[in-house]
Amino acid sequence: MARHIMSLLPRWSSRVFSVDLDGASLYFAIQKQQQQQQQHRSHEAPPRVFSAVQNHDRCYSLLVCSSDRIKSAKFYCELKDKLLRDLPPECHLSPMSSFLPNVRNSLVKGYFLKSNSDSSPPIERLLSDLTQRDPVLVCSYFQSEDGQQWTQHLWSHTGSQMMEIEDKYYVVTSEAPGYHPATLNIINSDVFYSLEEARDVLKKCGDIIPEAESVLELLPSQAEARNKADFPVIVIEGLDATGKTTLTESLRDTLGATLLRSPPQCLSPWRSCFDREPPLIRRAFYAVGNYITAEQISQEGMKAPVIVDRFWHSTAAYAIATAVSGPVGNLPAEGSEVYRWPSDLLQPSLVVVLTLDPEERKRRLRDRGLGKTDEEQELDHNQLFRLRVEEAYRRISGPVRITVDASPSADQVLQQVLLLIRGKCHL
Ligand SMILES: Nc1ncnc2c1ncn2[C@@H]1O[C@H](COP(=O)(O)OP(=O)(O)OP(=O)(O)O)[C@@H](O)[C@H]1O
Ligand SMILES: Nc1ccn([C@@H]2O[C@H](COP(=O)(O)O)[C@@H](O)[C@H]2O)c(=O)n1
Repeated sequence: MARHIMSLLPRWSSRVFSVDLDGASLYFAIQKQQQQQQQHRSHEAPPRVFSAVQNHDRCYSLLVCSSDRIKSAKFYCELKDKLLRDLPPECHLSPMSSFLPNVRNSLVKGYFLKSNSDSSPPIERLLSDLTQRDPVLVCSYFQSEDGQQWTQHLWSHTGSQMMEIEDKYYVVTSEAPGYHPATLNIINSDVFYSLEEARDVLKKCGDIIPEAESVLELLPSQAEARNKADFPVIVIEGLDATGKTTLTESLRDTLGATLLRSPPQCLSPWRSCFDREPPLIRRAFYAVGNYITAEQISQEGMKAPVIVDRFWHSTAAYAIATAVSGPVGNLPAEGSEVYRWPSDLLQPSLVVVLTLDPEERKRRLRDRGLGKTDEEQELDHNQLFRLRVEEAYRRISGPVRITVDASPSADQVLQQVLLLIRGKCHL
C-alpha cells in the first residue's frame, strides 16, 4: 500500500467520517471490535447515512490522500469529473470527508458512493483501477443480514491487478462535532496568513500551472517592510453589486484620492485561469494579490489618500464561507484565529462594508446585466452562503470596520461614507 495511504492508518479507528447528503452533514465513526456495547448497538438504527440504503445496495468511500497537497487538491476535482463520467448513472455520489476530532490539518476529502448490487462489478473495476494509479484510499461497506449493522472494509493494493479487502471495522453513529470539520484545515489551505505561505503554494504549482511563474515575478521580495501609508487608506468591501465600484470612483473624485483594487490590475491576465483552479491554488492567488496591492498602497499613500476596492476581508470571508457548508452556526466561532489579520499585511485606516437587502442586490445585478461568476450565482441562489460571507466579514479582526446600508441613492451613500471617513480619518 502506498506510503501516503499508510500514514492515515495508524489512527484510522479514531477517525470520524462525514457525508454531505441532501444539504446535511451526516457523521459516522468506526470501531475495530464488535464489543459488548456494540452488540447492543446492533439493535439500534444504523448511522443516518446508511439508513436509506436498500437491502443489497452497496456503498463505497474514496478518500484522496497524497502527501503533496497541490496534487491532492487537483486530483480531488479531477476525481469528481472522472466519477461523474465513468460511474453507472444509477450510482449516487456525495462529497465526504474524514478527520481526527480537534486535530488540525487532519481533514481528508473524498466521495461516498451508493449503488445497487447490479452496478457493483463495473464500480469495483473502476475503483480497483483508481487505487492502482492514484492517491485514493477505498473502502466498501457491507450490511449484516438483518440490515442493522454495517462494516467498513479497507481495500489494499497487492501490486498486481488484484485487490484484496482487508481489515474490517464496525460502523457506529457519531455525534456531529461542535464545529464544522472543514475548519480544521482552513489555516494556510483556504486562508493564508503570510506572504510566504501563499507564495509557497504558487511556487509548488509552477510545474503544472505555468501562469504561476508570471504571478510570482510580480510579487514583492518580502511583505513590504514599510507597510504603512502617510495618508489615510480606506477599503470599501461588500458582496457583488452592493455598489463598491460606484462608491470608490466617487470617493476618488471627491477626495482627490488614488483608487486601487485587489486583485490589482497587473494580475488581470491570470485571474480567470486561477478562478478555475481548486480552492488551495485560487485562494493563494487572491492572497498574493493583496500583498501586491499593499505595496501599491504604501507607494501611493505617501502622496494622497488611497481608496481600495476589496482587500483582505474579501479574500478571507469568501474563502471561509466556501470551505464551510451549512448554516452560519457552522462557521468558526467569533474570536477564532481564522479571522485574524495577517501580521505582515498593511492594515488600512478604515474598512467600510456595504450591505444591501438581497432583493435590491439581485435587482442591481439584473439591471447591470453582466455575466455572473460561479460565486455570484452561488450568492444569488444560496442564501446560506450569502449569510456566511456577511458574517465572516463581520468577524474578521484588525482594522476599524464600519457597516453602511447601501440601499439609499448613490449620492446619499457617498455623503454618509464621506462623513464617516472625515470623522475617523481626519480628512
Ligand atoms: N446606491 C445605489 N443605488 C442604486 N443603484 C446603484 C447604487 N450604487 C450602485 N448602483 C448600481 O448597481 C449596480 C452595481 O453597482 P457596482 O458595480 O458599483 O457594484 P460592485 O459592488 O462594484 O459590484 P461587483 O463587486 O460585482 O463589481 C450598477 O449598475 C450600479 O450603477
Ligand atoms: N481581494 C479579493 C478580491 C476578490 N476575491 C475573490 O473574487 C471574487 C469577487 O470579486 P469581484 O471582482 O467579482 O467582485 C470573490 O469571489 C472573492 O473570492 C478575493 O478573494 N480577494
